Amino acid sequence: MHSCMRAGSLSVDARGSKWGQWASWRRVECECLHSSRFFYSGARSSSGMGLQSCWHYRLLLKRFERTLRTAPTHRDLHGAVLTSSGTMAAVSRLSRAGLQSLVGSIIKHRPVRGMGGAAHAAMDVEVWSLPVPSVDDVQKQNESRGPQWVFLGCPGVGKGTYASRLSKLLDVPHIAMGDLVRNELKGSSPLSKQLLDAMKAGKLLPDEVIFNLLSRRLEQGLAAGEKGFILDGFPRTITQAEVLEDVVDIDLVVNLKLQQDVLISKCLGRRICSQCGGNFNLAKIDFKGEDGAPNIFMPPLLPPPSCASKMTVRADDTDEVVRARLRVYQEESAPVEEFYLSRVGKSAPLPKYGTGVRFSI
Ligand SMILES: Nc1ncnc2c1ncn2[C@@H]1O[C@H](COP(=O)(O)OP(=O)(O)O)[C@@H](O)[C@H]1O
Repeated sequence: MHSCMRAGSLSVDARGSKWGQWASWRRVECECLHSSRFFYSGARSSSGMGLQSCWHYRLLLKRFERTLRTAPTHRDLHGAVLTSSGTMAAVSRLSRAGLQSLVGSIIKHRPVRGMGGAAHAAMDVEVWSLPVPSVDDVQKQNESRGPQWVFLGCPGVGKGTYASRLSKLLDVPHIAMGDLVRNELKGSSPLSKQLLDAMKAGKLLPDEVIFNLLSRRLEQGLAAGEKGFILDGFPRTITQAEVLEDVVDIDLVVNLKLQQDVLISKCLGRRICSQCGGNFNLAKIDFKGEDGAPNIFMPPLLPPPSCASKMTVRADDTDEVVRARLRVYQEESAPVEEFYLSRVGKSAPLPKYGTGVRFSI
């Protein structure tokens, strides 16, 4: 246990990056668990555990902690687990020490302006961060580890569009979880098929699958010298948010909101070019606001002539599945908004209209 604790205080990895640093921490934790033979049995490479195994481990640990919290006989269970060597206690000390909590307050809501789109929409945007990064802050972060931002919001709200535009402006990778999933599920294995069916039905995929894909993508980015990220479509569950919080500092959370009928129209109007992968939208949104809601006008985002004959529709962009995805969002992902609000000292989400930023895009 002591050697674990000493090893756990390692703070700098050969690569010297935040991810490398984190990987060192987690490697130690994983080894502790591995040696105690509790529930981790991931393969180890000669250089130690990869991020993938570490994400996996975090997930297992979270579930385990939750079981301890909820099981009626949790004291006995805890005792039984700890009797072998007290490893679990060491792990949880290490884990606490490694926690990077995102503590902040809503300082101000800033309009995101002039990103080149054609639409004029009234959209609520909440930006949660401490401190709200100035351009100088972002530049400094870019020189070190890069900005680490998260985009939240319902299907169809435009996370992908704005995240990808911002990623170009900030020169950080835009990591869209949905794209990673779609790329991965092109195979024809029984597992791919099962996951694809779940996705087509509008369900969320298991956390293990998501963590594997994300950690693999982050590792590739690290190897390629990428700095920072804008995560779009992750986290979508409280467990994902908790695990993310355990392993990185998130600088900024942007929460985009639109009313449900607009979201449905936007999802149904979505088209993708089968050749270049470009995203377009045929929907013309022109909604008169009622009960204090703003008018919303978004002209279609039409494809260029070269793409026009190659438009495809995502299998999960049908009326029925979009409604199912919105329900899943309310059940599984809306609590993530609360999670981040609690980190910035607010107990309830901002009202639907009125206090968020209205901006023209
Ligand atoms: N973080 C995640 N957790 C679980 N499943 C996910 C996650 N991100 C994406 N998916 C799966 O991929 C599908 C497509 O994701 P995405 O393209 O982001 O869709 P949306 O337009 O609904 O935001 C989701 O419906 C879900 O099945």
